[in-house]
Amino acid sequence: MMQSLSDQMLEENRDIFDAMVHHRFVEDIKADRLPVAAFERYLVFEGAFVDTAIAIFAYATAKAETMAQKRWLIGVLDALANQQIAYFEKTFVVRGIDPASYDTSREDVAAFRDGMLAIARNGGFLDTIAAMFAAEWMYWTWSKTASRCTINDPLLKEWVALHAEPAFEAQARWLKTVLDEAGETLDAAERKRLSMIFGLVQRLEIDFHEAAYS
Ligand SMILES: Cc1ncc(CO)c(N)n1
Repeated sequence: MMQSLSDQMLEENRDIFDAMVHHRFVEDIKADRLPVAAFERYLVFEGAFVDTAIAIFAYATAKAETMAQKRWLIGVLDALANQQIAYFEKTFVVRGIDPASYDTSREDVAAFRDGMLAIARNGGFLDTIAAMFAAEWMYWTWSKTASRCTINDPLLKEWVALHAEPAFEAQARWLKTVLDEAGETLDAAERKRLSMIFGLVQRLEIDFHEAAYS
């Protein structure tokens, strides 16, 4: 039997995936030592990215092949706009963070945003699914581990918990299933191309999370 497309993607990109799920940002969270300034800088960059994610999933919704996919993706859009964005609105107020005082157009942060948006705008439906599978499988993987660690900052603890809970797992698994079902009838070159998107996204993610530190 042929290897599933998601297994192929994870296997071909294992080193870069491991580098991301063991990034110092993740290790600092697990050790409960993420510097406050790094967390707050990350929050502003991440809040901007969640807004971008709405655009990415809107492209995916427009390009989806079936009504079942459209219905699922509309649910994703609802969760982004009403849960995730709400988390940032609340958090910025509670912590007195002014997002306008941070530079979200800096190169490392912009490269992630623009790279992901370009895939969604210019690529096909599966390109976007591959990119978001890369992003979400990676977050779910490290958040599962981190959520079992002591995290004293309640807002950081909440953010990690949000990515370890069943609803986020279901979303990551949905992306995986879409890839695996499509992968069964794709040729080797197309599978390889989608796997390279997975690797590209991990590289952009590493730089994005490094940006929290400076
Ligand atoms: C930067 C980044 N990558 C991936 C995810 C997972 O959705 C996220 N929320 N933020």
